[in-house]
Amino acid sequence: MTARIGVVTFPGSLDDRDAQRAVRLAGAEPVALWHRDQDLHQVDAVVLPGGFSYGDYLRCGAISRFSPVMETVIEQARGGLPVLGICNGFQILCESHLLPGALTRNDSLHFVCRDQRLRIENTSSAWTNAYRPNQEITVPLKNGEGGFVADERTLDELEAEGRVVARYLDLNPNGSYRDIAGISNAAGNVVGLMPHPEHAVEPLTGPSTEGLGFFASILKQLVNA
Ligand SMILES: NC(=O)CC[C@H](N)C(=O)O
Repeated sequence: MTARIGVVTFPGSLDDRDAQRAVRLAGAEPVALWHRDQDLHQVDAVVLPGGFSYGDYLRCGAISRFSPVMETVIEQARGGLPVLGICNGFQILCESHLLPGALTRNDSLHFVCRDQRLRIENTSSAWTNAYRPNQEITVPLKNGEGGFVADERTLDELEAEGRVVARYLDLNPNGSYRDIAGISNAAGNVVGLMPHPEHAVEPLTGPSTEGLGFFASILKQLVNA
């Protein structure tokens, strides 16, 4: 049976269509989920896409966290539902307390848009198991509030438990503590990532097809479950 992966659209979401496309290219069926709908339509996993949900008012992700769809996502993620938050989705996951820490204004105080090299450091999460350990990939990055911050104890805990999923290489684009580009929860079903793997899935548009691994991983995970 084809895996069904929900992609949530909030008012102001930008990358929902690209996320759906990446899901399809990986071999799963994308299911469009709407922010006002509490029903997840029995999807096997959920992607919270990038963008400017609710216009980034208050703080990025601060309002989306209270949307009806997130009530169900939060409850089911605590029960093991795989959830990937990309950029604005990562911000929503931190605001929801499904992931620790927060995403703050880039240290440059400018919006940053570039192709970014990363190292995938945790290949046991639901969303990264198709990568080789320490595989280096290049995917686009574009954000204004991408600086990952947390207290020292939380950072040490994330490192000790192998929950730093991806780290920036070459250049830290936003001042993230310890060059952190993505993290997972303790169970490994919830992953937040600041760069955009869904924009690196086809040779025609580049910069690589190395983002596809996140979507291939969840398929692998669901098939083996
Ligand atoms: N690409 C994105 O999802 C951007 C997220 C958010 N609006 C920011 O600027 O940080």
